Amino acid sequence: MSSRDLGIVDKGGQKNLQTKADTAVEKLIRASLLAEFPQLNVIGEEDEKLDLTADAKAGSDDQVLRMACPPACANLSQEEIVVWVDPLDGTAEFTEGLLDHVTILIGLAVNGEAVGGVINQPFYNYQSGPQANLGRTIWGLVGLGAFGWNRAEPPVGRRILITTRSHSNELVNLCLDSMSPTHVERQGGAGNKALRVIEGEADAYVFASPGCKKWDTCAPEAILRAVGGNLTDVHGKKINYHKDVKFPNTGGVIATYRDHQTIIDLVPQKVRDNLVS
Ligand SMILES: Nc1ncnc2c1ncn2[C@@H]1O[C@H](COP(=O)(O)OS(=O)(=O)O)[C@@H](OP(=O)(O)O)[C@H]1O
Ligand SMILES: [Mg+2]
Ligand SMILES: [Mg+2]
Ligand SMILES: [Mg+2]
Repeated sequence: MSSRDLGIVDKGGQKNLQTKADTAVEKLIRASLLAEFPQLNVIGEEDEKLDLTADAKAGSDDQVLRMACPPACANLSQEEIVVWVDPLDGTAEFTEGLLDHVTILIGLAVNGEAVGGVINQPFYNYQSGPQANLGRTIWGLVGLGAFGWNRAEPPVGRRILITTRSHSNELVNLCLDSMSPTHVERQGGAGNKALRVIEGEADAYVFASPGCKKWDTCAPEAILRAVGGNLTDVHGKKINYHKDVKFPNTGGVIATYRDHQTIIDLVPQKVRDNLVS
């Protein structure tokens, strides 16, 4: 960002961009994970275009390691874990300078279920001036909880829906209109939108389109589940994160902190007919 040369590449389709940041971050995450856990299945958004021979090593976090590992995550072999990496979520917004929409997502799946997640917001606080502490990390494990977030309880009766700003279409809008929102907020990034729901700025993240991928939802879903929320497709069906699944979330995405079924019940028939799980 400070070099003022993002190296934007159009991957084709609707606002489907890549920058030097996407590839650099993915290389770093992949290399540091595989240096420590060579048998891990790591699937990243930018895999196809990458020379995968980067060299990196991550440190470990004492605060994290002091916590008790939930039984479902203990005694796993590396091969049983699939790590879904979105090195930059909200790339379109990154290129437009909407830096608070940008996150880095690392999701852990076991037996096809999202169980662990990291959402890093590299530009958190950037509007507070050069002295501000830039960036934050939210992480969670189902059965343990999630850390690094703050929730402001919304007023009763409010229904703020948050959705895409760069990948909208007729079906996306029809679904939102059918839910009698008190307000529709349009922002970039699946990680960003899930965080807004967790922290109480929005009541549901609703995206009735097959455009969002497994690396967009694995980390947010795990963190939501860790705090008692939910993320499913528009039919209310769980998303499958096995290593050999197709990448798109063909059934769309709905995420809530509470009252998930209430939102699912408002999905109109035309949306159900057009989005197959
Ligand atoms: N139609 C379509 N084509 C290609 N990619 C798509 C599409 N819809 C959503 N996405 C990807 O989903 C990520 C979040 O995008 P959005 O904020 O626009 O939408 S949403 O979160 O899915 O509501 C974002 O991920 P990143 O590529 O990591 O930025 C989008 O690229
Ligand atoms: Mg992308
Ligand atoms: Mg993404
Ligand atoms: Mg991305």
